[in-house]
Amino acid sequence: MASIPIIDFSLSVSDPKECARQIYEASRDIGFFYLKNHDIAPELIDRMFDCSKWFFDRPVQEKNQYPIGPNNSGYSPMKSETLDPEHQTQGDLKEAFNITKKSIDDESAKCFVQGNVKEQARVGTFFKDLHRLAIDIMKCFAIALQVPESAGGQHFFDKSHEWDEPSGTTLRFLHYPPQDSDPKTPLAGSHTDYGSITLLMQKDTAGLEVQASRIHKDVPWIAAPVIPNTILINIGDHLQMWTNGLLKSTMHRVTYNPQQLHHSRYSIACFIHANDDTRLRPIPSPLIPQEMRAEVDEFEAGRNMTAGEYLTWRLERTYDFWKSEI
Ligand SMILES: O=C(O)CCC(=O)C(=O)O
Ligand SMILES: [Fe+2]
Repeated sequence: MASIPIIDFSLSVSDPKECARQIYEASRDIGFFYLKNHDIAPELIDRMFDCSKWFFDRPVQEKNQYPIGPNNSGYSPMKSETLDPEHQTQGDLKEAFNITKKSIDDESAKCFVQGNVKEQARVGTFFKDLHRLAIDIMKCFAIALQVPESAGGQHFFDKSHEWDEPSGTTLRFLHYPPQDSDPKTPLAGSHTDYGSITLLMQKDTAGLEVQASRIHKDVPWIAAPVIPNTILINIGDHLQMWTNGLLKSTMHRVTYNPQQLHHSRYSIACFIHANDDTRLRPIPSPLIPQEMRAEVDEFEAGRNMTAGEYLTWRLERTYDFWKSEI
């Protein structure tokens, strides 16, 4: 059965081609991989989980001071997002706080750290560190996909993922509160991520599950356990569209392990998106099939959109506030 590989990211310095090969294979086969020996300081990650717990422990009126809206920053309460609207009977059993590149210095981000500006700066550093790591990972894709030098070579993705350009890139803190009994719905419904790649940090409580095949719908879901000192990376819809389905934007969801029903689960996701004006059409690479693959059909709508339009299109389908505005 497919499993999620662990890739040693120190290879990106010592043997970039080998690193690119391993990342490419994992992204083609399962769409998920763990990175060890990345350069994000473990103390910083721990600190961010502390911030997350402090925030989610606050009374709901306080958390709701900056509710999420069309700019995709701020607080989304329990059940306000439904990641799998076709199958879910209730919204996701999670609460979240989003920080975007634009909101990082705002009052909303300050509210997340209860007014502590030093902590707010630390959150900003963390976000930028993750973005830098993401650019290094994207370089591996450009190497593996043999993007011609004339199109930018290994730096092909740099210009479409600039920190200073408007994009949907978002840092998201998630909290799945304990349940009294086994909920009949997943805590986060099945979905694919909307951007280029996602960097996910989990702590203590497992629950993430991954569908190992997009083609064979009956394959079992496999667990993506918490592996200390790793960051879990997954491919998002942009990369699937850019590669005409060669790389996989894999379905995933969050369920509770009954043994951990009474524990809170915390995770932190950094969703990396291309600049808003980036097209989602196949990129220059000799490896990308010209024929559209069946499993990419469902993303057909995105092919005529920019990255920014695609994000809006996906968010409109999952958030209550958007539905009530229509
Ligand atoms: O909390 C997790 O582990 C995963 C969350 C997730 O998949 C998402 O927010 O897109
Ligand atoms: Fe996700």
